[in-house]
Amino acid sequence: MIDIIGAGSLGLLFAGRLSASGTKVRLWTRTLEQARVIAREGITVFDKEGQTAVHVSGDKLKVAPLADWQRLNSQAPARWIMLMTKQGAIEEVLEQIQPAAQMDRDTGIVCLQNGIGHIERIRQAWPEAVVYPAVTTEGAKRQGVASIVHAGSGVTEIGSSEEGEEAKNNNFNQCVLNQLLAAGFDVCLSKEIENGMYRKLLINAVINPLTAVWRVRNGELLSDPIRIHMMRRLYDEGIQVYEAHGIHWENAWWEQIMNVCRATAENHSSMLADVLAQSMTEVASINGQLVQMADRAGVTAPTHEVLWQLIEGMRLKEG
Ligand SMILES: NC(=O)C1=CN([C@@H]2O[C@H](COP(=O)(O)OP(=O)(O)OC[C@H]3O[C@@H](n4cnc5c(N)ncnc54)[C@H](OP(=O)(O)O)[C@@H]3O)[C@@H](O)[C@H]2O)C=CC1
Ligand SMILES: CC(C)(CO)C(=O)C(=O)O
Repeated sequence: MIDIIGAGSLGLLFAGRLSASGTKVRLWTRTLEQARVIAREGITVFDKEGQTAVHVSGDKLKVAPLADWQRLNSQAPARWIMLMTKQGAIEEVLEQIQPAAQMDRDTGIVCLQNGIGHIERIRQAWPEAVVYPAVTTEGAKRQGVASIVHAGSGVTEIGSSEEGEEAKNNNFNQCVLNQLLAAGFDVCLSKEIENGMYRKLLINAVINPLTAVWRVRNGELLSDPIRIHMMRRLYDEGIQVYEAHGIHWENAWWEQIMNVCRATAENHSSMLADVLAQSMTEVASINGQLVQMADRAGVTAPTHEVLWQLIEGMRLKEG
């Protein structure tokens, strides 16, 4: 069984496809209302043309609000957890599940958040669990309480555990990796997940805040030399921070960022979507983390800092 915490865009995508391919899934929502709707209606995954790609009925999976974790987890302890909330919810999730975590060396937690900082926080809270950082280029967008649009298929890289932990890796492959592959996800294990996370961090740190400030789709960033100039400025500051920390980077990353804009040209970035919904964004875990890394290394990242503050200020509702 795989426990998925967070029934948003990614959580519904993974829960829906894993359940449809026969994996037992226990899905944890924030609210009782959402759990009830999913139990009644099941999960529907639409493709980008609006056709139903996957539908699982509610009786095929277990679904409960995370507030019930203590009670239900004591009856059937979670063994493999996929954490699919945003960065901003992690503290709350840790509080809700920690008292009954019953974490031992066998519990694995796969974390798919954009940004950085969360892995250290979770390891600190659950030193006994094995935390698997992951990076995904899947594109999922919430449509309703129990449905999402799978806007683009991507690749999911999951950090493998330490060398010499063969038994643990075999177990992970059998219980998680193979189930994800059977559900049709393009997943691989990576020994360089940190590098993958820093690459993704830079992609998000360049694209997301600019789309959020200018209120443009990802592709529109490439339509004006001034926009490209600002992207390059954010990129160069980010690279300077990575160099100061001795983090490996590649020249090809700039072209990759442009390619992400082309490949997701019609999409609203997640940060723009959050700003439009007046929700909390992940800017603190993306640009904010880069600024803090710059501070620690004695360099500056002024454009990231300004955008971080501008976007933090946007979520305050007016009036
Ligand atoms: N969507 C995508 O395509 C991609 C997303 N990511 C990353 O994945 C992470 C999740 O993104 P995404 O799925 O889009 O985000 P969503 O906001 O769509 O989903 C997050 C879900 O977490 C739920 N949640 C919040 N707090 C709790 C809690 N205490 N207990 C249980 N559930 C909770 C929310 O519930 P509620 O709605 O009730 O508030 C929501 O359903 C982010 O870090 C994002 O950057 C990475 C790559 C692609
Ligand atoms: C890659 C990108 C920018 C795609 O929209 C993304 O991950 C996001 O919106 O958070």
